[in-house]
Amino acid sequence: MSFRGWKKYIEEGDLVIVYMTRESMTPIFMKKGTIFQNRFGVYKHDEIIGKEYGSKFVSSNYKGFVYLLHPTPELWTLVLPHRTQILYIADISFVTTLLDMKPGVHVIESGTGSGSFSHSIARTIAPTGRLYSFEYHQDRVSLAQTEFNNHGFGDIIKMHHRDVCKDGFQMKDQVNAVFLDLPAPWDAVASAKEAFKQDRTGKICCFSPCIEQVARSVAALDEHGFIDITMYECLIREHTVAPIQKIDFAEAIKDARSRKTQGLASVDSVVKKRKLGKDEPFPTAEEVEEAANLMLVSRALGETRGHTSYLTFATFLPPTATSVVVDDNDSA
Ligand SMILES: C[S@@+](CC[C@H](N)C(=O)[O-])C[C@H]1O[C@@H](n2cnc3c(N)ncnc32)[C@H](O)[C@@H]1O
Repeated sequence: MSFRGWKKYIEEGDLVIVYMTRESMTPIFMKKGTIFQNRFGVYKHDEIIGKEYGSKFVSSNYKGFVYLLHPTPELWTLVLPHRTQILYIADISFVTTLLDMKPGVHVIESGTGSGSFSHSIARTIAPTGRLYSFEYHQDRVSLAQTEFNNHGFGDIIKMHHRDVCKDGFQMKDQVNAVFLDLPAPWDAVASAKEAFKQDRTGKICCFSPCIEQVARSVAALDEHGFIDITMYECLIREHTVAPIQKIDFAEAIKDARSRKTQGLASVDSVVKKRKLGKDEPFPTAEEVEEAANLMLVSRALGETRGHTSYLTFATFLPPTATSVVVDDNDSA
């Protein structure tokens, strides 16, 4: 089963993301003779095998249904077994963009944790890029390695079992980008600097929940000659769709004034007094909408919650670039 491509039909051994609601999804490997059960009914793997990915599947007692989704890194982030805190898609997509990830890019990440970030990055840099993933917890290394192999990323992600703050990455002149999700990222900055390809610019990001950690990372990045050091916080702002009444205020005021000077009742009281005639049909939803002059607008919720971490980005400049002297008199 690969997260990298798409297949149409579910086969034995495949991973299916079983979708019940937006808040309730579960990853299941298809195995003949097995069932999946929730409070609405029983779903037999034997009957799921052969169905199309994306299809709706009804339980044996016809009381419930689920959707059978193809795995993607985005869905995996929502259903994966948590062995650590993980990165979610808002931060992952922001980091992917600002670290200039694309096919062919070579990246370091540490730590691997639960592999949430790794899945998205591996898909983005495939087929020729490489993700060198460093983790010092032995069990997390083994579990991540198994998952990466099972999910079709075995050739893209190279796992390393190492304490990078003590022993460094031990890589020279190899990568375009570095992502550090560690308690003490500043201890890995010097080694990260050596790992960058030395003939071009590179990008680094440190992901830290506390502002004190940000301050230490900024100091380390500055000390090692990184430039463009910038910190962001990535928050999701939810919007709802709501109907509002269209009002042309200028027209409404003009109309109200003219009604007053003519000694007429206000528009409001005229509208309130209006009743349906005896045989007049009840207005349709469209007519009500039209009469009420409604339009749908997007409204942001008042509060924006969801702090996970601060993202500190910086640029690595190749040594040759830092030694270039710019002559102010040179107009070119
Ligand atoms: C928050 S988790 C990373 C989560 C990961 N980014 C994800 O999205 O699933 C941090 C990981 O860093 C590992 N770690 C902490 N210090 C380390 C070090 N010095 N060297 C290598 N790994 C380290 C921890 O064992 C932990 O698994």
